[in-house]
Amino acid sequence: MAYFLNTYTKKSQWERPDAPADPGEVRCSHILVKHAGSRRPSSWREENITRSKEEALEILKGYRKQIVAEEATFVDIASKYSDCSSAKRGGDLGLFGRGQMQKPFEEEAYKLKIGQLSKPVETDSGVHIILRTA
Ligand SMILES: O=C(O)CN(Cc1ccccc1)C(=O)c1nc(-c2ccccc2)[nH]c1C(=O)O
Repeated sequence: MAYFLNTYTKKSQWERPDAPADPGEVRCSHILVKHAGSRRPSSWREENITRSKEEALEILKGYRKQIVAEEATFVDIASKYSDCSSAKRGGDLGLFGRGQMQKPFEEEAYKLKIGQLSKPVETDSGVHIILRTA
């Protein structure tokens, strides 16, 4: 019968230790749709972004539906339509810890389980859906 030794406290226990409450870092990909109210309403795909925030939200919800229905892949949509420079990497942002991203983005990212797709999240940059990958 295996037991678990906490190498820091030298305490052993029979129960499996709880999953870490808050991972140090998470890895996410995202799809960003900017709008006229974005802090920088410009991107690699559109020099001057004039859509409204409501329109951006509808567009993003459409992408989310396609991904959930497996009519398109996250990477495909991100590569073609994300207004973030990470579009070139299929939306991948790499690993990040707390304190690195805009707060609403971080909060949502840290709530996600690995493989889970967020609901739309608003930041100063625009509106996003986030996929946690690690
Ligand atoms: O908000 C601004 O004033 C300008 N930014 C910030 C930015 C600009 C270039 C590269 C990275 C971040 C963006 O609008 C932006 N934010 C993001 C972003 C926001 C949250 C999480 C990850 C990326 N990407 C971009 C981008 O153009 O590519």
